[in-house]
Amino acid sequence: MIQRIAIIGLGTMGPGMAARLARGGLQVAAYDVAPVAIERARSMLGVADSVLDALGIAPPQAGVGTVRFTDDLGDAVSGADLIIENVPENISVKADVYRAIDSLIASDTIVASDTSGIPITKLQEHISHPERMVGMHWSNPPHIIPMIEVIAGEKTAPQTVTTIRDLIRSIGLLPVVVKKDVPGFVENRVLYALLREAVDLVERGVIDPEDLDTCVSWGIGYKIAVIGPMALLDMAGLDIYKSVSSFLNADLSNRDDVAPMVLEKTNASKFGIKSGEGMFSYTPEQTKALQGERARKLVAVRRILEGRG
Ligand SMILES: NC(=O)c1ccc[n+]([C@@H]2O[C@H](COP(=O)([O-])OP(=O)(O)OC[C@H]3O[C@@H](n4cnc5c(N)ncnc54)[C@H](O)[C@@H]3O)[C@@H](O)[C@H]2O)c1
Ligand SMILES: Cc1ncc(CO)c(C(=O)O)c1O
Repeated sequence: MIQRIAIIGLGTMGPGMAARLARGGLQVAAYDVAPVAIERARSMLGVADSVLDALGIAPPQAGVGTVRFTDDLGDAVSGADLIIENVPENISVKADVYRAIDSLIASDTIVASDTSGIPITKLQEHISHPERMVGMHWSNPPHIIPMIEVIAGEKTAPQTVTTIRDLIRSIGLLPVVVKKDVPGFVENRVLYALLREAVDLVERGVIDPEDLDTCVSWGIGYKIAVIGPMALLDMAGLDIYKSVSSFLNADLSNRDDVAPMVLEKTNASKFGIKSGEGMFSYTPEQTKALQGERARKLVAVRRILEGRG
């Protein structure tokens, strides 16, 4: 049974994951190579906890778990039943972490990666017990979004998948087991299909960025939270989908490289909220207000969707 979890990497995703797992009654050790990331994560726990309160997520009867921060990798993974690797999306950075923990952990300790889309089969090449490695792909913000993809690589033992799926369920989250280890898994394949078309439409001047967001959020997004794509096909009618897709599919963006607009911005260090400018501009005050407003709205929508409005 999983009780002790180590999170390696406390950037965008780590702090919310730590807070959510502790709320599920688990004992979390949180580690990062960067002291500044540890301090930032520590300061974010309270905010995440108040969002979990607003969501009405109660700890189990045995009580709430704990989050302890450490700057020592050996200390973080010592005695852990599960390690969640959450470092940047780069195979060699992730492989360094697997090599570093290999001799520090028991052969049956599960090592999960929060990779956004690197096939688990590739990551398994860098660990001595590949049968205990699994993909555990959270969605951002991880303390609010309940769905987590679980992905087996070619060498993952079925029991490893079952253990992680059951753990996710046991703390009230929603596991989705992906049946094939395809790049991007399912969530990001769907999201990146949408983002490729959205960027292309803005880049070609078909629509302004603000209007693109209004169109997608109020036209598609709002609806799809209630009626998933497969159900939507039935609602629209497969005959309609057949007619429209017969001419539209051929006209959709099929670019297989990164769009020039994205390269231009990233080359100028315009990464979005984290750098103050991306598709839009953000002052620190606006960022703080936006994050609060988004958390409030996501909490409200989730409560309604769960029938707890
Ligand atoms: N950002 C998202 O929306 C999102 C969503 C789901 C999954 N993911 C995936 O989660 C992983 C982490 O993403 P993120 O956005 O939190 O990244 P991030 O860049 O915000 O944070 C990564 C953290 O890892 C730390 N780090 C780097 N090397 C390390 C090492 N050797 N040991 C310990 N810590 C180390 C960095 O100091 C940093 O704090 C990636 O694989 C990413 O693709 C990201
Ligand atoms: C753009 C983008 N890319 C990856 C992920 C998750 O892997 C997300 C997300 O969770 O929101 C994302 O927005």
